[in-house]
Amino acid sequence: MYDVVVVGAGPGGSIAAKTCAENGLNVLLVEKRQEIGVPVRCAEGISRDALERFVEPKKFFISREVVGAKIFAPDGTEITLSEEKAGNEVGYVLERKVFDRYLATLASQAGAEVLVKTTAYDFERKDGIVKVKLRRMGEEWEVETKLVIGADGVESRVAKFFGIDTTLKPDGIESCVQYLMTNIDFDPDYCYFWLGKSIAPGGYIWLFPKRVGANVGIGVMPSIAKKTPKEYLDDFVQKKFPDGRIVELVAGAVPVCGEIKTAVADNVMLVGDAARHADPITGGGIANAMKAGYYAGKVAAEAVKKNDFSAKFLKRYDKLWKEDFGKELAKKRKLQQKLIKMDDETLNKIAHSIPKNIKELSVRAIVLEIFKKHPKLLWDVKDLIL
Ligand SMILES: Cc1cc2nc3c(=O)[nH]c(=O)nc-3n(C[C@H](O)[C@H](O)[C@H](O)COP(=O)(O)OP(=O)(O)OC[C@H]3O[C@@H](n4cnc5c(N)ncnc54)[C@H](O)[C@@H]3O)c2cc1C
Repeated sequence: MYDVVVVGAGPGGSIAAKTCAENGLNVLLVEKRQEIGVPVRCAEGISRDALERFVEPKKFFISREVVGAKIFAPDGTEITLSEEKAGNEVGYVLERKVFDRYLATLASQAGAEVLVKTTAYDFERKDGIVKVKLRRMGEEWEVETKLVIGADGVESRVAKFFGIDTTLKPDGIESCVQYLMTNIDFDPDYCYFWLGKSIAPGGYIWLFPKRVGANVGIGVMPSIAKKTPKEYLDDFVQKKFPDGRIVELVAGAVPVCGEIKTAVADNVMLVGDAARHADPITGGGIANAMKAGYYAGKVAAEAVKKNDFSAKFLKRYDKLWKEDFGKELAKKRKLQQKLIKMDDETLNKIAHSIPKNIKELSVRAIVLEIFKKHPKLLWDVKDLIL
């Protein structure tokens, strides 16, 4: 019998398993892919602080360090945020194939048992014990535990099985496509973002520099998009990078629905994308997945000590993630709902209103300037940003 079974070895699951093991628990981490971190479904950007809170940065999993961000309004107006001025808005572009695997090895070194190419395909809960049914290369067997940590990503099976409501409505999801591109011209010290309802409705186009080439991708909200994300991205790439070459393609989805009511049920906690922890505005989810994994691991250790795996006890995990970043998710969801209604003309107007000589070029300072010039635009969300 395992104290904890963690389903999914993304950043959330590996940090959860590592934290459980460091706290003396007998933990199994199962991952359905044969290679952890492959295929990559991510643009791989993370802020410096978010990464360094959990892992010491190592050259082998960092593809690029960036010093700022360039944001483009629909008419091409550019706003550059330098690291000096933008503080923690920028940081690293990871090599997630290596990073995710490294996190799993940290979990394993801490004492977690790691099984790859192993799918948790069903669960049976009876008398406070969960039987987790596993499948690997045609072989099926089951293991027992009192606690499951569902870190199984946006399509979480664990959430569904244990009846935790994580339903995503069409406006609660970003549908993404990304190319790894070479033969394109850009400043490798910067991440790029292109905004506009006509190029990426409900989302944006990004370029994140890699050691060789760059991740060029798009996220759109299917509820308002008129084409597929790939069609939008192809239109953009043909115009912007006509000589570019595509050497990799990934497609995936990010939950952007904001804070869910609860991420626990009897005998289970959800972390990361499974618990809809990604940022509703940026779609970034690595940082919150790691934070949630850490909190879930800590609460798992307390639950084992008290031999209490009830939802009532596990609510202390809800408290931890909600206090850390849950409120922020709720605020950003409201702001996102406002932003997706803005037409390109309004976005241009906003970009023009940012003075060139603004003293501090942080996101907050920019928003304040916009608010001063166009209070009506942001009036109903002023409490969220001021
Ligand atoms: C195109 C795209 C670009 C993105 N760009 C960024 C970015 O730049 N920065 C950022 O912070 N975030 C980004 N994200 C979001 C980020 O990738 C996720 O938020 C993050 O990976 C969530 O981590 P996680 O551990 O919760 O889940 P995941 O990383 O999704 O890991 C879940 C794991 O569970 C495994 N699994 C699923 N079901 C089972 C099962 N039944 N049994 C066993 N294993 C299972 C999966 O194989 C997977 O390895 C992007 C997402 C997309 C789609």
